[in-house]
Amino acid sequence: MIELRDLAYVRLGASNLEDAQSFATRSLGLQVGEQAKQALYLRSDDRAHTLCYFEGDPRDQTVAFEVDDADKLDAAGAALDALGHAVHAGTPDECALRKVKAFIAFKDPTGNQIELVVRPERSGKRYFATRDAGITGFSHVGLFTTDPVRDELFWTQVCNARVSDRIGDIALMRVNAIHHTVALAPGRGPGVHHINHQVESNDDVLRSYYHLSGQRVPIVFGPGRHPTSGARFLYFQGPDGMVFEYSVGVDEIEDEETHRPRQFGFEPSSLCMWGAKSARPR
Ligand SMILES: O=C(O)c1cccc(O)c1O
Ligand SMILES: [Fe+2]
Repeated sequence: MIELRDLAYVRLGASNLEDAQSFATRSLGLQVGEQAKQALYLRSDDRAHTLCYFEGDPRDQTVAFEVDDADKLDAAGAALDALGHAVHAGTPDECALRKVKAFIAFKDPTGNQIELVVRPERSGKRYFATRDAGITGFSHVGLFTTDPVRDELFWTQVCNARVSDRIGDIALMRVNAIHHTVALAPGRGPGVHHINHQVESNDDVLRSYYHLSGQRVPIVFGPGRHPTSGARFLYFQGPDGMVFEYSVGVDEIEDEETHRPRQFGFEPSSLCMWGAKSARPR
């Protein structure tokens, strides 16, 4: 069993790094941790980075999870290899680019690029962004799946994810007490469906709604409230069409042993209990 402890970072190819920087700092509210030649490292919490934009194909998207230590990383590599996944061990240069001690890269059954990392770098400086979005941290990602049943088995049997709730065939899965860290959304191919940051309060969600609207950032869903996690949310579109979400008040699963996933119907009221409708093209 591969024990995922937390998300580490997302790496996104950017068709225009300047646009990505402008969005991340002026709209999303991240802090530039480091500006390299062809890459931009962005902070949302006490880590050195949780999002990296690099000059490249926007379809080149990777999600990374932290595992405990080098032994667990080796065991994960062996387990994935035995299941027929091509596993690449990060070279020293690639580790330096990711600010981690070691990592492996592989694809999930849909073809999503996943990395497992050990010892992601932290910073002694606290996260402080020039745009005050109220971000308290990087919290979850949605991944597309071309086969929800198969992929749920991969994340829950090969890895340690547990399903907290389902909306139609969308599985919301946790790797710790937080309601979900990975969501699997049915789609036509691999890719990141959305990237979530938690914010401090309801006020932050609504302030961002007006702030982003004023900047002509496309709002794709919300403000609203998810009946599943209980979180108040706002989804909006960033560079190259990537969807970002702010949310506040996501539930924690209190009893790991007794929690049973709830099944919600695939209908608008399962995604927003206030009646917001998604404007996201399907
Ligand atoms: O928070 C949730 O419950 C949730 C539900 C559906 C889709 C999402 O992105 C969510 O974050
Ligand atoms: Fe979400």
